[in-house]
Amino acid sequence: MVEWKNLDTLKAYQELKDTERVNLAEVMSGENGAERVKTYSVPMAEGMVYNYAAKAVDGKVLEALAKLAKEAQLTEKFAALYNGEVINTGEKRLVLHQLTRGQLGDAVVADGVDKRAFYVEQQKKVTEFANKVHAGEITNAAGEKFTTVVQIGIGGSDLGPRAMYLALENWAKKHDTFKMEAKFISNVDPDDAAAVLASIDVAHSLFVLVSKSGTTLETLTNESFVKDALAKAGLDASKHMVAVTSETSPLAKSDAYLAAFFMDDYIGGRYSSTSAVGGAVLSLAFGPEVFDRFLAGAAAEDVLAKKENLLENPAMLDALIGVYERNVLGMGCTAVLPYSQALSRFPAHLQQADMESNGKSVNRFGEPVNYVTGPVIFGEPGTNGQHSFYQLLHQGTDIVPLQFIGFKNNQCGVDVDIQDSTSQQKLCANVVAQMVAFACGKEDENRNKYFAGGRPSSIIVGDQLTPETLGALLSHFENKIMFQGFVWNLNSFDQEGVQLGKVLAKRVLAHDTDGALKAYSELLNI
Ligand SMILES: O=P(O)(O)OC[C@H]1O[C@H](O)[C@H](O)[C@@H](O)[C@@H]1O
Repeated sequence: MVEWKNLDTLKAYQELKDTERVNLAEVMSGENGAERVKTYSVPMAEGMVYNYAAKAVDGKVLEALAKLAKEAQLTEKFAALYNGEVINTGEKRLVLHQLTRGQLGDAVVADGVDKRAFYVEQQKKVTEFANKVHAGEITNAAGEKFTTVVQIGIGGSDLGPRAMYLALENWAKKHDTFKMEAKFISNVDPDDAAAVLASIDVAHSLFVLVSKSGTTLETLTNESFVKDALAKAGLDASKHMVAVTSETSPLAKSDAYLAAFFMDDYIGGRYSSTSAVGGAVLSLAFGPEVFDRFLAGAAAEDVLAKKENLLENPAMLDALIGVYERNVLGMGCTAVLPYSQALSRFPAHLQQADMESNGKSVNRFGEPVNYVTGPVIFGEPGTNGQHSFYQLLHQGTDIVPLQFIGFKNNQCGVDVDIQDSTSQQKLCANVVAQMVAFACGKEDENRNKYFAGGRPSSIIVGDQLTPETLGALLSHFENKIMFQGFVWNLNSFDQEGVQLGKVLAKRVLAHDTDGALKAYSELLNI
């Protein structure tokens, strides 16, 4: 039996707070630093590693973190989750996104259905549909092939799939598996849909309407926007649109779509990239085999998250170091910095995944907690970020823990040698330089040029960003967020904090306003 306890009631948390702080600049200098880089490393799936040499931890801190992981029963709680307990207490739901890519424990039967079999069946339906589209068996009314896929969705029905698409676009082109260009419409700003529609040939476009609830205002508005454009072009919208939703949503039984693929209430939107939500657009864009390889990478990483030994479980270790930084060292933000242009939207996806999951002030029983929880997440790909906000990261008054991601090889296989190094080497040299600069700093008599160092970072390193490594990367962060939620005793799987704004927006549109709501409405001419 697992016991759900607040962090500040755990003995190991007290011990962690009493553990001597590590002087990062000192331990990372000289041969000691070299030794840490070689040893403070955990294998991930698909040949990747999680390296935490530049984190402010040592043997004693790691020991305290291992005790905390044990006392917080992280392994047992993960098992409870994948074996189908009601982990989402707020909404009284199971949490099953890992089942979209593998069976980690017992069969989970809910609503009379084996859930793993259900997700596999949905992906099989997506596969058959995508194969028919690629083969020209499902076409537009004129019998011509669809060339473009446009996803309409927002939040979890946009960010993950979009980030994954961008991550694999160049890889698929290089490996001759690029089938259809994908575009995304998410914002209710009419300029978003208008710009996408202006950039495509609607007659050869297939629209994937994605909404788990089937009630999201932005998505339904954009659906109408697109249907309007199709009608104006003399096209039958029902021959150009598929839906991805939950079986209980208002969209599920509509005949307004060519096909419908299902996820369910046990998969949170922000955890839905490996369900039909990501499956439809990614299978259409790159072929179902590529999506299968992405799932295989995620499944392999999920298996590592079951490991009890903290030092062999990269997601759990990353999570606990994050808790140490947040709750003991008092750091409030985390930057995600992929040195990979293909991961340009990955930080945006993690913003939702992390901040919507762990941005909570009450525990899983609805009681206020007396400690800080989820950090603010932001990020941009390197080296671009270096030329914008790294100034604050190096010399600002706040210390921001950094999560670097880097690959030894690029995806396109095109490079040049300029001034004795390739662009890929320059990219990798920069991430190496940054990590050491952040950790070790630099003495200077001129305080303006002085770097204190002691700014912690970790790095995930892979050979190349492929479908498998991308899947593993996604799983790593999903599981990290889950473990942190367990430590903080939160329900990481609901998002009540987004409701109030929606309710007030409806009132504004209905002109049912007073006070500041009315005054702001006038300011914006609504
Ligand atoms: O997929 P949908 O039901 O349309 O939801 C789309 C998004 O909107 C909501 O407001 C939630 O904050 C997100 O978690 C969700 O991913």
